[in-house]
Amino acid sequence: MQFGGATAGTGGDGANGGGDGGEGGNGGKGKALAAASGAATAFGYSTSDEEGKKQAAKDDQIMVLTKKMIEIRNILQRVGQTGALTLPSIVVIGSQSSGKSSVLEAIVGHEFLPKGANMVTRRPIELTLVNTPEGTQEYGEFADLGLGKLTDFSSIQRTLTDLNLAVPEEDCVSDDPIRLSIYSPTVPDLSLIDLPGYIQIAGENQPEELKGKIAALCDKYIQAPNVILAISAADVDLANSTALRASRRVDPRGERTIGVITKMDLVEPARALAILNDKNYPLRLGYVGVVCKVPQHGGLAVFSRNTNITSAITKNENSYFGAHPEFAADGERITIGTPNLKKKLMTVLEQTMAQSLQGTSDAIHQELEEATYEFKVQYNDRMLTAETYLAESLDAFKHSFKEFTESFGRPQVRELLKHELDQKVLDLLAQRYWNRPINDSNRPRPDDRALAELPTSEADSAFWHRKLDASTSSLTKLGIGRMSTNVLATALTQHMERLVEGSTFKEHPFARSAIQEATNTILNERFYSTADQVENCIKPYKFEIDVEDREWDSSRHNVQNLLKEELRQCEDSLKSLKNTVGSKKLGQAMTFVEKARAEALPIRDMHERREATGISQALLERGREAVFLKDRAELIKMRLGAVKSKQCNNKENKYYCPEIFLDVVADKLTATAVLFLNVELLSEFYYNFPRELDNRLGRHLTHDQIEAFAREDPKIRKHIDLQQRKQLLELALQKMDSVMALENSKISSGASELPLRPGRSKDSGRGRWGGMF
Ligand SMILES: Nc1nc2c(ncn2[C@@H]2O[C@H](COP(=O)(O)OP(=O)(O)OP(=O)(O)O)[C@@H](O)[C@H]2O)c(=O)[nH]1
Repeated sequence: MQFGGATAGTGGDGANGGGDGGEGGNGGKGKALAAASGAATAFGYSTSDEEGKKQAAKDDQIMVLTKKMIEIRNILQRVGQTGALTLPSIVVIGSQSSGKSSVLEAIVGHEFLPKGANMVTRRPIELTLVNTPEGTQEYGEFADLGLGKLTDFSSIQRTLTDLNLAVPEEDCVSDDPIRLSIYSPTVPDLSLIDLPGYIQIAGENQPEELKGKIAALCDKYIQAPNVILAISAADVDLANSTALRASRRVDPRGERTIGVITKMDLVEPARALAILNDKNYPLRLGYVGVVCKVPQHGGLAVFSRNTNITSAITKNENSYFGAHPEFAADGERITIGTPNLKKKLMTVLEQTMAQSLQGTSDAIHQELEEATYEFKVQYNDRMLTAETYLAESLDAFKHSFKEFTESFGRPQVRELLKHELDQKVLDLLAQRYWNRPINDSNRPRPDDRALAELPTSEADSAFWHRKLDASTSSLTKLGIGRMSTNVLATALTQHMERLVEGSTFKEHPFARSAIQEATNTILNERFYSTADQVENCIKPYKFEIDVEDREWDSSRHNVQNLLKEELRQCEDSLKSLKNTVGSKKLGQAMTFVEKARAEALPIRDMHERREATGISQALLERGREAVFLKDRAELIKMRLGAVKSKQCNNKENKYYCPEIFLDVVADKLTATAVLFLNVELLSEFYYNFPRELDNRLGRHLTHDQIEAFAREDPKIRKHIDLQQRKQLLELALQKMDSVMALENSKISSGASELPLRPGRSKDSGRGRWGGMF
């Protein structure tokens, strides 16, 4: 019987797995101690204390290749795996309840796998065990979840359960792997893949095709160069083992399969021995018998999740095998016990890794060549980091902001605000002087006549005085403070949006919102005080407005342009109405409306007449609109004439020329408002914006935030990805070269039996696994 692993060439029959890798054979020691049932050192090493355990794990570290290869594999995983870059793993397959989880947990020393009747393993679990010889803590890390170090194994178990159960019931399995690494001073360096257990028939709530889906998923993983750990329970006939059947299909010569027989304690020792000596499917790497049950106490586990269960399992196993002399009697021919299984796994993985060294190195070389070529062609070898990209983008944006501040100052704000007030003046004129609502075409308005009579009215007419005074009051009490602040704030917001659109930040939602927030923060902070200041400063105009000749002349000129523009718009609208409806039809409708209005026809009669003349309701509406525009155009022409007339040459005649007077008021309001808007809002914004921007997009960002920012732009993401891919491949190759140099030196010094390529072994006649087991 072999309790510890045998060194290379210690025999084994090569057919029934009698050989075992690892430490020197200590069968005799085992035999002697097996008699003393439950002896602590019976199966290879002391299990009495923590130190002993760690020492044993350190001893296991005679092989560094796997560790280094796991490091390389982690680098390659960051590159984004392609088939060629995948390094070998040990794949665990077996029927449901065959004991897969128990074996894995015995290797790890903790209960951490999902448990439950409801098919809880639904995704492959890629488990990397990392030996940390000097480490004091045991912990797990999920590569893709960013949960950090999980020292509580029940929380690892919960996370695994949640991730598995997140696969929808109707799919039941998914081939998207969960990547988990466990770091501990007591685990060997291994990379294992746990898969959903094979089922015979789908359960009540499970899809019919589930059996086939699980088999297909397992088939994907059990391909070469992976090592297969085929788990079968001793209490089930080996001929019915789904794991061994699957294994045989892909590995007919039994070269890369380890048979694990669990639940050895559930059958008679003689039967258990017969299973281990099975000749039906001979495995070069052999069969290992284990008892992986965690000791229970009164039906309850006596260990908390965070207690390392390695010693408990080993003790339990030792006491079982020790109590049955049949196992000892079988001598060198069988391998039993979890510690031996661990060693075998390490040795086999190490060997497989060594076999794949050259192939992996060639694959990395090829990938690197491609990445280097692409980097040269696409980016001319220009290095780009997320940090430099952000810094450059920020500088460029600040530069364009500076240019904007130079082009948008007081004169521009003045123009903006005056335009807004011009519209208010036109609205007031329309409301109070030009009044003829579009939907009231029946009755002529008294005001229509009055406006035509304005130039000839009495100079002290109370009617016209009241009209202008009320209009002026409406204008000054419009809420100029809020209105003007709003106009400027809106303009600034729009300009900032335009700047973003013209910058690299255009492709970055994170930066866009940072700029928007910076803008809003300053504008919101200043809004109310600016509005109040402006309102206070225009207050005097609410009571008295003195007009100078110069102001009157300028406004007289300005108003003519304003009225001409208004007239143009009226005429354009009328023209486009004619084009859409047709001149003739529109003319008919207009004549109808004008006639009805002249006759002051009641609405009911008008509808009757409309129907009789065949004019539709829609056409009538168009007719009304056209009559309104025609009237408005005539009115404006009349007022243009008045403004140009001698009467409006003089500011003393302001009641005859409301358009000019209101423009003077609008001008004064604009000038005063701009003065304060400039001090209170514009200058403040220009001063604070770059600082607010730095707060949001500058030094305070973490590396991850900057990386996430840069990756928002697909072009930049591609550039950074390719560059990182190239760098990671270079790093992997560098590590690979040092591993290969180490292996070659071992070979040349005779310290290693591991050939770099099949056939390069010292004794190639021993075959692929020659001398190892
Ligand atoms: N007596 C005994 N029971 C064992 C042994 N190994 C596992 N068991 C028990 O067998 C049952 C199934 O074991 P698991 O390790 O959960 O089996 P599994 O293959 O992972 O099961 P699924 O996850 O359902 O596919 C559990 O109740 C274990 O306690 C053993 O060596 N001896």
